[in-house]
Amino acid sequence: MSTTDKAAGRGASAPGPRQEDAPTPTAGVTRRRLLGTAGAAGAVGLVAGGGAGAAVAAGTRDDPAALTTVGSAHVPFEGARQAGIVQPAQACGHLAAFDLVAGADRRSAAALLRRWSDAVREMTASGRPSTPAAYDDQVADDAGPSSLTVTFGFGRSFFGRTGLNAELPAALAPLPDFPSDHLDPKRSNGDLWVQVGADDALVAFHALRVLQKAAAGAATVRWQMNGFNRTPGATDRPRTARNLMGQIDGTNNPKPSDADFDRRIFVPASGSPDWMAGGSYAVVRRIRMLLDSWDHLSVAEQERVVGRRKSDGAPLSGGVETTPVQLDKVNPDRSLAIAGDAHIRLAAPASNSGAAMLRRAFSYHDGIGTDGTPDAGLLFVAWQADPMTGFVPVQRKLDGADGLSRFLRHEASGLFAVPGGVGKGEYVGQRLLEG
Ligand SMILES: C=CC1=C(C)c2cc3[nH]c(cc4nc(cc5[nH]c(cc1n2)c(C)c5CCC(=O)O)C(CCC(=O)O)=C4C)c(C)c3C=C
Ligand SMILES: [Fe+2]
Repeated sequence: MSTTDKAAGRGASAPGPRQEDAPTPTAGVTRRRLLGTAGAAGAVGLVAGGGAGAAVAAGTRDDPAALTTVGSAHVPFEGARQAGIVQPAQACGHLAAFDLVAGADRRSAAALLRRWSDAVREMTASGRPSTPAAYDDQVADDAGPSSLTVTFGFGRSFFGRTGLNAELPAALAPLPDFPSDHLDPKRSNGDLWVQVGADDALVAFHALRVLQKAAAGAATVRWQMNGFNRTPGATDRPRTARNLMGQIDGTNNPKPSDADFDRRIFVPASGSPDWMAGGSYAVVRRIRMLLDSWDHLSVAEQERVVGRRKSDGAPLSGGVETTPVQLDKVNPDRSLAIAGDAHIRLAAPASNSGAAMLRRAFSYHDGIGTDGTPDAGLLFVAWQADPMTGFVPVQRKLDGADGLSRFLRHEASGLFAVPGGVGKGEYVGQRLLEG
């Protein structure tokens, strides 16, 4: 587990970074940032009675002060895979879809992806993260990269708009209509998709704002959703996060150490189309939780619906959070320990011919809805090598039959092809746009 994971209090079962992807504290920061950070560091030092803090508070704004572990944590933008897939979900997330403007073509789309990639390269840089000059609004001044990741994807509509239909992946076929869906088309799909994550809210806002400004004249925001997770350091030890129903969520995710992890989550080098090698497909669903109804259940009833204990996430078949689930276990009265309609029974790979996905979600809370109940839930993001062997069969099984589905409403949906990562000087999607 990386330094960042420990500081963030993330559970061993959360999507863990592989060594090469792990966030690392940056060695140095720009002078501008050091100057700005000194005040905050000084305040912390004073509270702790630390000498360094006192020195800073005494006043010379030139004193070098280290960023906090959270601020200095850095996830490289360049790599075989895009960042923001295997790393633990950050405290703040923004999901946004953009539509190309009328008249946009392959060339202007390529130029946009070039601008976006260059901007993210700067904003995530180790040691000297800085706002690209053309978009400087100083919102992220004083902060380190704070584990910022920005992940880019292409929606099905992008290919027709740019004359690239020959490159449209078969895996980007529209998701089926699930009978219980309540989808808002205006908040679904889109030509381009951006996922921003950071452990600081200003850093996350700033990154999205820069991307929006860089899109001027080429693309406009179609929809935006804002989410959050636990703040780094909020828990006593690394723990799997809880969702807004109070459940420990993410325990049985595929792990990068699993032998079949890469095969399940990423398109292989031999995959088709070839520009998707090393990429993945993101299914995005805005799933509202019907929290007032959920809260009417007793804890025992809530646990039966999910199949795990609420207090510690242990499966009802016994053991602790990480104990493998025994779906065939029966109680002394011959009833199933994990109910026939329990969420983890119906979602498990064993119930879906091995179908699996990497769930990396953010919670959202958009105030009180017109019905007087919280407009809150999960920005569910599922990653897989092919949605037809990941999300689709599992959601077909869950829809309506899952005990939990009585307390959920899928309100928006998107499917995006997320190409592999970039090398030095490259931009995301270059193989598609220049291939
Ligand atoms: C189509 C896939 C899934 C949707 C949609 C989904 C929504 C959803 N899930 C929870 C809460 C929990 N899910 C848990 C496990 C779990 N969920 C899915 C898939 C979907 N969930 C899978 C594949 C699994 C793992 C099953 C297994 O192999 O055991 C859990 C248990 C803890 C865990 O393993 O993560 C919880 C809790 C909510 C609240 C939700 C929609 C808002
Ligand atoms: Fe689930």
